[in-house]
Amino acid sequence: MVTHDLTVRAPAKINLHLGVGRAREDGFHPLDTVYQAISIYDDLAVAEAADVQLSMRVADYVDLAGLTDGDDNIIRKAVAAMERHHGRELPLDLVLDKSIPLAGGMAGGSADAAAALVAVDRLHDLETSDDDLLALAAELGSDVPFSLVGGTARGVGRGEIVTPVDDAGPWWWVAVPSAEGLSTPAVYRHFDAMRPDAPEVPLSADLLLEALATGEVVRVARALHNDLQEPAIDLRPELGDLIDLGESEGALRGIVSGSGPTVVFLCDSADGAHATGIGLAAAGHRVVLTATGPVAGVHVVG
Ligand SMILES: C[C@@](CO)(OP(=O)(O)O)[C@H](O)COP(=O)(O)OP(=O)(O)OC[C@H]1O[C@@H](n2ccc(N)nc2=O)[C@H](O)[C@@H]1O
Ligand SMILES: Nc1ncnc2c1ncn2[C@@H]1O[C@H](COP(=O)(O)OP(=O)(O)O)[C@@H](O)[C@H]1O
Repeated sequence: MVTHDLTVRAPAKINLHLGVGRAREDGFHPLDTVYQAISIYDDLAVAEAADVQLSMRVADYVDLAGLTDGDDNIIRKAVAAMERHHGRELPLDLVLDKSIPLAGGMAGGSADAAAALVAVDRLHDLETSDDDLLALAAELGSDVPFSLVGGTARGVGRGEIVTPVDDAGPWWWVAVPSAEGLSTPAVYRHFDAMRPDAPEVPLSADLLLEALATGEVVRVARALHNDLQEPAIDLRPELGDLIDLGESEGALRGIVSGSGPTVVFLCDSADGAHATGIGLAAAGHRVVLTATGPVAGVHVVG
C-alpha cells in the first residue's frame, strides 16, 4: 500500500456576481465575476512513485459518469503541464477524495487541477514561482487561477485574471447539487441563443463588491447576480422551483452557482443555514450541503 506524503486541499467556488458579455473572437465570453471559495473540498493525497498514477474515491452524491482516471482527467493534464514547464518527468501517485459535485458549476475540476499543480510542486521541491503557477493554471482553464488564490476575488478577462477583494464575511451558504451535471459550454451556448443582444462589456460587479465590504448580509443577498442563471433554468426548469423553495424555507436569496446546476442559498446565520437545510431536506432534496465562505485557496493540509 502506498503511504501518502502530502495532502493538498482544494475548495469549491461559487460566483456571487457573474456578468457575461458577448462572445469574443476566440469563443470565450468576457466576464466580470466575483468568485468566493467555500468550505466544500476535494483532497488530493500524493506520494512518490515510479510513474504517474491516479485513483479516485468519491462522496456518494458525486455522479462520476463520464469521468475516468485516464488522460482526460484534468489532474493528469495539470501534471503534464508541470512536466513540460520543468522539462522533466515528475512521477507521483495521486489519490483524489472528491466531495465537490461534478459538472455542478462549483469548479471541482479546476480545484483538482490547481491542487495537482501545488502537489507536484511540493512533492518534487520544484519551487515554481507563483506567477508561473498562475500562468499554468490559466492554460488549464479559466477558473483554475482562482482555485489557487481562493478567498473572495474579482475575475475578469475570461475569468482567469484574478484580484483579491475586500470581504467583510464570513457568510453562510446552503448548496443543493443536482443528480446530473450541466455542461459549461452548453450553458454558454444557450446564453448566446437567448441573449443575442448581450453587451460587449459584461455587467459590472461593483454593486456586489460594495455590498461585500459593508458586511450587511441583506445587501449582499440583494446584489447577487448571475447572467448564466436564465439559460441554466431554461435548460433545467426545476432549478427555478428549487430557488423558490429555499427562499420559502428561510434563505435570504437563492442563485444558480456559475453555469449550474448547483443552487446556492445565502442565509443570515449558521442557524438560518441549518434551518433552510432541514426544510430543503424535508421537501425531498437528498443532498443538502452547508458551507461558509470565504475560505483559503488550494493549500497543504498534511
Ligand atoms: C461558468 C464558470 C463561471 O465561473 O464556472 P463553472 O460554472 O464552469 O464552474 C466559468 O466561466 C467556467 O470556467 P472553466 O470551467 O474553467 O472553463 P474553461 O475550461 O476555461 O472553458 C470551458 C468552456 O466554457 C466556455 N467558456 C468558459 C469561460 C468563458 N469566460 N467563456 C466561455 O465561453 C467555452 O465554451 C469553453 O470552451
Ligand atoms: N478531476 C476532475 N474533476 C471534475 N471534472 C473533471 C475532472 N477532470 C476532468 N473533468 C471534466 O470537466 C468537466 C467539468 O467539471 P467540473 O469542474 O466538475 O464542473 P463545472 O465546470 O461545472 O464547475 C466534467 O464534466 C469532466 O468531464
